[in-house]
Amino acid sequence: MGIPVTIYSSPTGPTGVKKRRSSPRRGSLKIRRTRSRDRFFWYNASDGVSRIVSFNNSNPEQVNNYTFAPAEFHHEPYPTTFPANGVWPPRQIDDLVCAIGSENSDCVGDTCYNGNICEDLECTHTLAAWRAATSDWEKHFELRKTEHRGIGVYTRRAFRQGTVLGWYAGELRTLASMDDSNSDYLMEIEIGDISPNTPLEPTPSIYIDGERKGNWTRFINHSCAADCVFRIMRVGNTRIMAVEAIKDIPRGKELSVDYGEEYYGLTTKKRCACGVPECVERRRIRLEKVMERRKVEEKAKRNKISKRCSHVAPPILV
Ligand SMILES: C[S@@+](CC[C@H](N)C(=O)[O-])C[C@H]1O[C@@H](n2cnc3c(N)ncnc32)[C@H](O)[C@@H]1O
Repeated sequence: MGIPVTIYSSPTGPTGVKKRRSSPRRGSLKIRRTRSRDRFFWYNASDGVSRIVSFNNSNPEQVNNYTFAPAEFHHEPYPTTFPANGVWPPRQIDDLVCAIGSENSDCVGDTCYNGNICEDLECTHTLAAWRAATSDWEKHFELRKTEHRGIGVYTRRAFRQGTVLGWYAGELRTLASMDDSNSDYLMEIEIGDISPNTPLEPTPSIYIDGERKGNWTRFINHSCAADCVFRIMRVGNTRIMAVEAIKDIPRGKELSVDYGEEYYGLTTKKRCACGVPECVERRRIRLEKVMERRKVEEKAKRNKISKRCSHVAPPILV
């Protein structure tokens, strides 16, 4: 490993389990319309729900891993958030996504589906063990066809708030290396030191591309009342984008994250179909009604003024 991990001391609870940080660094998902819908094998269950039962081998590949092509990074500048002795261009995964700056990268250990995090900043948890621990995701979640939002992820059991549910896997890429930087499933992740005291803006980042290779988390849809967040954490020395429950989630519920105002906002062209009472689309409708009313009022005011003007005596021409 070329990049040393910066160790920070942090408070430990009485049980030896660290408290979650209050201001998680969230992942920003840049997602476009899905093209993967027809590449799966569906069946209509007796309860009327369309479920995916298995995947074929065509794209996108179901890969619960990080992959990367070192050549894609050869022309990239040395990241400003990397320590002086970092390895660049990267030769292995941790040269690229080494967890530096533990403030926002708590270790999830090598188990999943619980609310614990590892308190040992020099722990030996490995991505290989984490991948094994998250490979049984189908026991916990299932993919279903939704009415208006393509494929969605549904729980097969209940989860407590604070539980790490999985991670966003895929190909680690630079923006410049992508033919289509507007690919459907790009997750931005900062690289190097992400300590809060790092003054550099914007922080260098790469993308986890789930378009061709990725895991189930790329099917998590947006909701304006989301019950999960994407959050930077670590497994040993490796930085991951974890999916964390921010509410208690019952069995049979669709998982959702908030894609952000830039994706589904008042000024975006895309329309959200999450349907919750606090949905941005309801706000949009309210706003449009207000604007319409204002327009009508202004028109009425203008008409009144012009009528008044027409009653004024014409100027006397000399
Ligand atoms: C990362 S994909 C999520 C998985 C996707 N449903 C699929 O079938 O692959 C993001 C896409 O899902 C759809 N989607 C997700 N949340 C939505 C929402 N709240 N309203 C409408 N479409 C949504 C949109 O087409 C969006 O571009």
